[in-house]
Order: sequence, then C-alpha cells, then structure tokens
Amino acid sequence: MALSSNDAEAGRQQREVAENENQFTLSNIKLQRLIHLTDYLPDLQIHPNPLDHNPFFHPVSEFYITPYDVILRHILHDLSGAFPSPGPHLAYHRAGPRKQIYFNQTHVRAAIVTCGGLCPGMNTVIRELVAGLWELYGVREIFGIRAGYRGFYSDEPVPLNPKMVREWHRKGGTVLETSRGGFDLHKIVNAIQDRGFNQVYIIGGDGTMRGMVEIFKEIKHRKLYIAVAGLPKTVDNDIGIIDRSFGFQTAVEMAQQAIGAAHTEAESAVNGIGLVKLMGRSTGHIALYATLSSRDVDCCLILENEFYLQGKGGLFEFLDNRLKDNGHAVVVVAEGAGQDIIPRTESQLQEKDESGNPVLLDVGSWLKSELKNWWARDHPKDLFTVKYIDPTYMIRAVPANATDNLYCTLLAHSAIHGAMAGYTGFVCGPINGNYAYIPVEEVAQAKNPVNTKDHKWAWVRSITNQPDFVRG
Ligand SMILES: Nc1ncnc2c1ncn2[C@@H]1O[C@H](COP(=O)(O)OP(=O)(O)O)[C@@H](O)[C@H]1O
Ligand SMILES: O=P(O)(O)OC[C@H]1O[C@](O)(COP(=O)(O)O)[C@@H](O)[C@@H]1O
Ligand SMILES: [Mg+2]
Repeated sequence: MALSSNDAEAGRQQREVAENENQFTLSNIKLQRLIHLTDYLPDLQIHPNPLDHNPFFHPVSEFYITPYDVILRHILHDLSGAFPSPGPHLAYHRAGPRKQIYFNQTHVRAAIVTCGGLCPGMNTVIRELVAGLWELYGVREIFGIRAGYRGFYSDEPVPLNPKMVREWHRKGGTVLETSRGGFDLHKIVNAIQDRGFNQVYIIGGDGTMRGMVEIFKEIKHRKLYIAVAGLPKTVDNDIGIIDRSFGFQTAVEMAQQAIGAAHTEAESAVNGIGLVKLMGRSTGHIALYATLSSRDVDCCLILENEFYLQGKGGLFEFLDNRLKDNGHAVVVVAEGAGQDIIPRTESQLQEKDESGNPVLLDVGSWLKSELKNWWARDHPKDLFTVKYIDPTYMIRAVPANATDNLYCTLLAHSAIHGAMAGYTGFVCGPINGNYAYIPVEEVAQAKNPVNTKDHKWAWVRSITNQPDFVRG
C-alpha cells in the first residue's frame, strides 16, 4: 500500500512528538514518556493503518488517536488551594488506533504468553488478541507460548487462529497454561529472536511485569525490531496506576457466595461465627469490596489495617458483643492479614514459591483455632460454632463476568494498536475510565495497597461498625 505525502508528514510529526515528550510541560502537565521502536531503530518504515480499508471499520475524522491525546492520572483537585497538588499533573498516552503503524501486517509474527496465578478473563484476553490481530490488522502468524515464561525456551509455540479461540472466553483459567518461576532472561530473549517473533504480548501480574522490564530492556539493548506489550492480570488488584484489574470484579462477585454460606451457617447455629478467607497476598481489595457489596459481614480484616485479638478494642471483645446482640457474626479475613501475629518457625519464615513470593500461613485456620480457644476459656458452658470457608481457588478459576469480558476486549485491542504503532515496553490499562499506555517500569514498581485513610475504608467501618484496632 503506497504512503501518501500526508501520511508521511503525519508520521514525521509522530516521531517529533515522541522525541520531545520529555519536555512537555503544557499547562503544567508531565507526559509519561513511552519508548518507540524508532528511538533505537530510526529508519523504520511507516505504513498506513489497514483499518482505513477494513470493510467493518469506517474511520471518521477523529477515529485515530494522536500522540497529543493524553489521560490525566489524577482527576481530583482542590480548588480552595489549601491542598495544592505537588508538581506537574502526570499524563499518559491514550490507547487506541494510530493513523500510521510501524509494522507491515504480512510480516508480523506475534507471541502471547500468560504467567503467574489464574485470574478470570485470561482466556478472553488471549481470544481478543488473536481475533484482533487477525481481523483488525490481517496478521496470520500468531503463536501461544505454553506455561508461562519458561515456555519461550522449553516448548514449541502453538499456532493460534480465531477459529481455535472462538469459545475461549467461556472458560476459566488459561488454555495456554501458566506457571511461576522459570524466568531466564537470556534464554527467553534468545528464543524470541530465534523464532522470529516481532510482537510479544505478556499477560501477567506484578512479578510478570518485573520480568517484562528485563525482557524489554534486553531487546532494546540488542536493538531488536520487537514490540513488547504488557496486559496486567491480577485477581488481587495489587497493581497500581490502573483503575482496577480485569477479573477482580468477577472474583468479588464469586466471594459473595462464600459470604452468603458463612452467614447461613452462622445464623443457623447458637453463637455461630462464619469465617471466610479471601485472596490477597499483599492487598486486601477483594476482602474490602466483598464486604462493601455484601450486607452480611460483621468484620473485615485486611493486612493494611493491623488487628489484635485480646483486650479492649480487640476482635474477641467485638465478637462477644455481636454474639450477644445478634446471636451470630460473619468475619472476612484477607489472606495476607495477621501474618505478623501468627506464630511461625524460622523455615516457614523463609519459605518462597517458585517466583520468589513469600508463602503465607493460613490465617483462616489460625483464626478459627484462636476463636475456639477464646470461647472455651471465656464461655465454657455456652454453645459455640465456627464455620471456616476458604473459597480461594473458586473465586479465580471461573470465566469472567460480562463487565470483565468487555474490559478484556478493550485491553487486548489497546495492546494491539499500541504495538502496531511502534510503541514498546508499555502496559495498557484503564486510568480514570480511559485506556492508556503506561511505561512498564512504572507499572512494575507501582503497588496498590488499600488506602485505609480514604473513604472506602471508612465505608467498611460504617457498614460493619467494627473496631479500628488502634490500641488506646
Ligand atoms: N523480579 C522479577 N524479575 C524477573 N522475573 C520475575 C520477577 N518476579 C517474578 N518474575 C517472573 O514472573 C512470572 C510470574 O510471577 P509471579 O509472581 O508468580 O506472578 P504474577 O506475575 O501473577 O505476580 C514468573 O515466571 C516469575 O519467575
Ligand atoms: O497457589 P498459587 O497458584 O500460588 O496462588 C495463590 C496466590 O495467588 C494470588 O492470587 C496472587 O497471584 P498472582 O501474584 O499470580 O496474581 C495470591 O493472592 C495467592 O497467594
Ligand atoms: Mg503477583
């Protein structure tokens, strides 16, 4: 397809903007710079976007996103001036199709990999990457990498096409399979190079993104014509900057079933306590949102808000009162909560999984036994029951709900458009409801703990009337 002089001029502008992004201080806005393949391969050829001629697309005048379209990170501002925002406002490139692309569709060879734990929607993301590459850009060489990062060098890639993946959004898990560990930078980059992949789509969580930083840096160091795009996956919602992760909402919805069962068990017993443990190694988002969206939870325990059991203002005193008032109580505890007060051996302290993540002790079992001991000590003559429900894998090993499926589709398309436009080392995600491209280094560092100072935690407290666990 021939390139018009207008296209060539717009391409020149795109490069010019990319080169000058660092200096953008327009209206006190700091645009977070993305790496473009032309930063280290300045002679790359520009191609018109094939969407111009796609029979199902009718690009209108504002269809294409330009490098000047940005999304502000923070949308809350204090007009009184009492709390001026420090420094310039951070902004990110808006995701979406670009008028010029830096890949010839017939020369694209794409690889897709899923790493880390499961999350609802992983299969939808894979499906939409395959369908999007195929239908939107006419790509015919699309491969799945099996079982996580190690699959790049230890297994044969699986050729994928839209027919194969058509039903995948209906399945939980990842058909490509996943794993932890197995990150060998040079073997991975050598395999990417040897197999001739020039677009690599990496679906994974915080650990995966830290690995992606290394892969992207090595590819840049070797000056390879390979775009690397990240699609953040975390059922725990422990990745920062983005609004929330796909699959999170589905997991919160699934958690309602466990909370409902715990409530029924507790209500049907004399002095019954229903105890539910919800995932969240390093954040309590699932526990928090599941509590907010249920009306049955009496107390929500997360690692961001330390708690204690005995004495004034402690958990036992609170539950004693609840049992007196209502005859039953439901406690939701996040997986990562209480780890500093559960007794453990030195070897348990050192235990790590294949990816280097600490292996946590089961806070639910520990709490169940502490509750039983407390009751036997303080109320030896009264009936008491604790029913402990651990729905850990049930909330993540399910297909995505409708909202998460839509999210996955927009995420996959955003990644494709970004890679085709020649951006690399970026992660896609919604910021304030709009899809953006974020430098992977930033995503890999950004944690997302529950902010116990903001209104959401105050809502939890007002719904449950639970103690603040501040020793007074
Ligand atoms: N700091 C790191 N550097 C390179 N690779 C990493 C790093 N942390 C994790 N990984 C790799 O990323 C993959 C997934 O990491 P993991 O923590 O298990 O899951 P998630 O990405 O879902 O958080 C694993 O293959 C792991 O080896
Ligand atoms: O048993 P597995 O597969 O290691 O998964 C358990 C872990 O998965 C998590 O959901 C986190 O997984 P990721 O880091 O892969 O997103 C944790 O909350 C939990 O500790
Ligand atoms: Mg993780």
